[in-house]
Amino acid sequence: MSQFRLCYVTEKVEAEQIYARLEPVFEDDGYPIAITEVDEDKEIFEVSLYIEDGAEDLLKRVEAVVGTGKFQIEELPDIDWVLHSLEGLKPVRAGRFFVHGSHDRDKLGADDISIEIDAGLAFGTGHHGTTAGCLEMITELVEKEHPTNALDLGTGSAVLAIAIAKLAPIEVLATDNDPIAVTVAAENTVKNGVAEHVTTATAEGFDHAIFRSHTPFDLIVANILARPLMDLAPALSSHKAEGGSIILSGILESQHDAVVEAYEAQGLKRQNTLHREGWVTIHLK
Ligand SMILES: C[S@@+](CC[C@H](N)C(=O)[O-])C[C@H]1O[C@@H](n2cnc3c(N)ncnc32)[C@H](O)[C@@H]1O
Repeated sequence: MSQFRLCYVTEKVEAEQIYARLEPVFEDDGYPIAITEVDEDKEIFEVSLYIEDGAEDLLKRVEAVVGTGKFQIEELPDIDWVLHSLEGLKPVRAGRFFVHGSHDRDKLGADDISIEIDAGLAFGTGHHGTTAGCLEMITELVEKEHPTNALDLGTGSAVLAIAIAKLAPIEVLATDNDPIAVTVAAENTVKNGVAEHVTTATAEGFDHAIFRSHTPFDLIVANILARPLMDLAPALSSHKAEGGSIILSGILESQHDAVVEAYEAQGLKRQNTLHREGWVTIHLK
C-alpha cells in the first residue's frame, strides 16, 4: 500500500505552533506526526503527518485546524522512505544521553550513554523539546534519588524507559495506549540491551492489571499532553510511592500553571521546571 505524507515547511515559531495545534487533534487518531529541523542556520522546520490511505480527507481535516494553502500531499515511494529520510536525522545530546540512529553509532563520545532509536512509527527520537527535557531531568533524578521501580507512561519509542534502565538497572514498566508504539518500544529495549529490566504493556492510562503487580513507583515519567495529564493527576499520584518523584512533559509553557495546580490538588509540590523550545518539563514530589 502507498504511504503519503502531509508536510509544511516554515519558520521554527510557526512550525511549533502548528505542531502544537495538530498533535492533540490527530495523536489520538493514530497519525504519526513529526516536527523536524530542515535548516539549522535559518531556523526552518517541517511539520509532517503520515497516512497510508485517505490523504485528501486528512488534508481537509488538517486545513480545518490550521488553514488552507499550507500543507502539501506527497506520495512516498515505499515504507523504507521513512528509514531512508531518517538517515539525515542528527543525533541528539540530552542529559548524559546521546540519542542516535544506527547510522550514527560511530559518533558516540567516551562519556555518552548511548540510546539507539531508529525513528519510525513511535514518537521519541530525542529531537522534541519534551523528550529532551525528560532525558535531562531523568539524568538528574536517577543520580540524586536512586529510584528502584519506575514507570514510563506514554512510552512511545521507549526512549525514556531505556534511559532510566541504562542509568540504573532497575525495574521499569513502559506503557502506551498505542499497540504499534508498544511493539516498537519492546524492539528498542532489546536493541539497547535493557529488555530484562523493561516490561512493556499496552494500556490506556492505568487501565491494565499489570499495574497491580508493579505499583507503587518511586519514579513516574509521563510525556503525554497537558489535558490527559491533568485528567490522570489522581491516578498518577496514587501510583507514586511515598517520597517518590513525578516528571511530566508534553506541556506548553502556557499550560504549565494549570498542570501544576492539578497535581498540587493531589498534595504534590513542584520542585523544578525545565523550558525547551516552548515546552515545559515539570518535576513534582
Ligand atoms: C509525546 S509521546 C512521548 C513518547 C516518549 N515517552 C518520549 O518522551 O519521547 C506520547 C505517547 O503517549 C501515548 N499516550 C497518549 N495518551 C496516553 C494514555 N492516556 N495512556 C497511555 N499512553 C498514552 C501516545 O501514544 C504516545 O506514544
